[in-house]
Amino acid sequence: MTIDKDAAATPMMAQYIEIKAANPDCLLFYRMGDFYEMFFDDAVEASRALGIALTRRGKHLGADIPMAGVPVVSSDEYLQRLIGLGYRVAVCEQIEDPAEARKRGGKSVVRRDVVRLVTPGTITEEALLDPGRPNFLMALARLGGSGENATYALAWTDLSTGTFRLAESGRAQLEADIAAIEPSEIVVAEPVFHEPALQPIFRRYGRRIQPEPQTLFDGTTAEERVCRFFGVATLEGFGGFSRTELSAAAALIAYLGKTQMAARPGLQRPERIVAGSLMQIDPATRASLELTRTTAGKRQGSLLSAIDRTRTGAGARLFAGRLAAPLTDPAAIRERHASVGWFVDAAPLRQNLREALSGLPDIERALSRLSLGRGGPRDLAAIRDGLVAALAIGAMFGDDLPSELAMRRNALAAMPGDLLAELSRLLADSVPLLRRDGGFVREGALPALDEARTLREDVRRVVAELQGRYAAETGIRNLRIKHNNVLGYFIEVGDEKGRALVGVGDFVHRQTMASAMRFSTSELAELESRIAGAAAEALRLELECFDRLAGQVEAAAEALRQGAAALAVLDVSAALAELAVADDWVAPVVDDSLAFAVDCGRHPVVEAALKAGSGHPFVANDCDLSPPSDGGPGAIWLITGPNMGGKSTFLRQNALIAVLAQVGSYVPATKAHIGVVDRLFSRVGASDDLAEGRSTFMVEMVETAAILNQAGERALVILDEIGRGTATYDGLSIAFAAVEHLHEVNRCRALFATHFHEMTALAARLARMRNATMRVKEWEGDVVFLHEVKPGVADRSYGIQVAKLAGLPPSVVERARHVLEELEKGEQAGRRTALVDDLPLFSAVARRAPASVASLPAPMTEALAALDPDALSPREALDALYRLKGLAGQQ
Ligand SMILES: Nc1ncnc2c1ncn2[C@@H]1O[C@H](COP(=O)(O)OP(=O)(O)OP(=O)(O)O)[C@@H](O)[C@H]1O
Repeated sequence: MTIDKDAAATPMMAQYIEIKAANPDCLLFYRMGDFYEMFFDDAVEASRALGIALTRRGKHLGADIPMAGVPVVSSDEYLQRLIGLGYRVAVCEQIEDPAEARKRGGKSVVRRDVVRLVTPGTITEEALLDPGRPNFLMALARLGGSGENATYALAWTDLSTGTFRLAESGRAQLEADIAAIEPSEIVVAEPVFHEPALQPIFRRYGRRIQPEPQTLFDGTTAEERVCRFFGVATLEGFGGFSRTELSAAAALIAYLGKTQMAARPGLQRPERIVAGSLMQIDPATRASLELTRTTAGKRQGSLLSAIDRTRTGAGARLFAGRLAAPLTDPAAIRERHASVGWFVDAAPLRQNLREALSGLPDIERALSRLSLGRGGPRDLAAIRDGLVAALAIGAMFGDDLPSELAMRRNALAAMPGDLLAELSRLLADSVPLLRRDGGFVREGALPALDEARTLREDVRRVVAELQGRYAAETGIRNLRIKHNNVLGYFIEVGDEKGRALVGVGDFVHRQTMASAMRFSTSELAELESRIAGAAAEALRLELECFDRLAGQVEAAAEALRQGAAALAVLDVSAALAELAVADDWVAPVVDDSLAFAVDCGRHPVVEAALKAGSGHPFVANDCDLSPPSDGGPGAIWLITGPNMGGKSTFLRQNALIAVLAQVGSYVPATKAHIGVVDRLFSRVGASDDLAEGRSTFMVEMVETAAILNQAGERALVILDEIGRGTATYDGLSIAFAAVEHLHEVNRCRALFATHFHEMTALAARLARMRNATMRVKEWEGDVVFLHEVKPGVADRSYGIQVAKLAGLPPSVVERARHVLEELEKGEQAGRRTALVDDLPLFSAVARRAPASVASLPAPMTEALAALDPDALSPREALDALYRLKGLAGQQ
């Protein structure tokens, strides 16, 4: 429905239309009493997205105005759903008391304005956030036009931790760099947003890509804007940043200003991520390895969900972030291993720590809400309880610690004890959710507050006493003093007696109900105003106390953040140690070599699934892609074997072991030596990407091209059944050429699984290529998978046996066997295609059909012969079927 700004509208609608025009890309939550209302197209869209009723209110340009609303009290839930669907919401509040508006005249509307834009990357509410996931807002900047000279940079922040990071990127690795951060929202300049070449990247994020005016990214003013935000004269103290990085940082800050309005988020100093310090994993590889989500987009079943043993939200967020971004610096990786190792050895302390961590409040998120002015008493209580636990945890550790843990222990020791003392002194043990409810300051903490509270209670007692006195004075036994929000305090008596009270003494009639009458007296009114005065005074004192405490928390924010970060690191390290001990994982050796040697490696997710399901043990397998002892590049393994033999599992488990080792975790193996992998590629028989208009084969080839063009000596490449999406010989030729290229040009470590047995001949020509196969046993015509990898070549594919296991109709299995035999005979005779063409497609079945009828028992053959299907009614056919079944049963 079109909205005409100039068309005559009620003053309220005119106000709505004006505010909506200023926020065209958001759904506008327009506050009206206890509801947020939406109008026009917003209402239609929201009612569809949320399943809420669509109603009408008034008319605009002669047509009804659609309206839909959500109650303010439950608005978080609706916001969460809308944000989850990628919407942005502008929250428009009444910013003056309705009484003020009335003073301006009968027709005046209450002033309203947008107080906040709620977007996927800027939410801080507990109800809207996933406790175990970081929520990153990212700005992507590009300077130097769209051509070859373009430079790219990323700036990203998690408002709940204040982490603020910058990194340079480039056109080639942009997609992988963004995917490593898994942002919830990406801000880009309008021209970049419309750049055709970047559409494949942006499409992945849908509505989560937010175009903003180019001025936000202006490179010439960027440094000054960043300096102004941090209140510094120069950024030199923070380290050197490129112009593109500053453009991204300035855009991010400007966007925060735009969405958070007056509130100023507490960002940490920008930290620069040096290019090459993280393992590059492009989105297709992430998806195929199911690192944080399965290919179906679910968390359940991903590596993360299988191995996350953290006990706190902050720990889970840190772990998810680490898993998405493995390191490449062996020293930094070893530091993390040392922390895990220390916890492996310190079992009792580990258990105590994990117990203390359970139930620890989310300090980081409470802190972010408080610094944005959105905090409540529960956030203060979270800081208090978090501090108690953090100081106790800090005291568990002695001096004998590896460097990472020692640093974190010191951060815990430096947490502000004086703030804790103040919070404990002033905050009640259990506190309400909202500030405005009061009742969160501890009794006895503030004399003035105690006085106001006592006064309030005293007066309430006087009111209660008054009831007895009035009852005695009037002789009405069921006289009651009650309270409601409309009348305040009032005297209520039954209808009969009430009439007698009208005009008596001080009693003023207020209301007549169906069976009661209500009165007030000046004495009661006076007491009421004293109660209200005392309550208002008490609340004022409480709110003052809240602001003071929030101010103290803000002043100690840096120490609190460091302490909270320390708790997250302890949680992650102890969780990985717990996993290593429980599942028998081992510390890998990670260095600068090109080694890749895994003894008895396992796939953590498949192993867990087997344990939970069939109970079959997982068969561990070795993998050695290390260069020969005299140096040179790493090796390629070509793996052949039957379908379902375990090839994909083997390929993936080795990629996961590399990821885990470089994340700083122990690995599921008995021994592992990994020379740092700088890029990981994994392609597993591609699926259609119909949204992009590309077929299975096209996707597969685009992805293979990316690998062959990009993988260097330090890369690890996993290719599973490349070339299967096209005609056999085309596919085989492509697979052949790809392996040769990997061996000769990329010279990287690689695992290549294929069904093309012809390829195994390559081992004779390619010095660093080895053949490996999955062992199977044949037993009474069926196949038994041993899931064991051994050197050598598979003799057959066993596809037909697998098809049989899968429940293909016996006639199809039979027919397939026959075709295979013919094909193999033809192959030996060198006439493959001719034979395929010659194959009598239906003759095999036709030949067999009479044979099987002939083998039927005689009475059945006779009964069958007597049937004339064309002459049978459905009922007769059914009877005939039962008869035949009966005959079969007699045999
Ligand atoms: N090492 C192992 N130990 C025990 N079971 C395994 C092992 N590897 C694989 N499996 C089981 O075999 C199943 C098939 O494995 P996988 O998908 O890796 O086979 P594949 O050879 O890649 O098959 P296809 O060629 O059909 O893709 C797995 O789902 C798992 O249940």
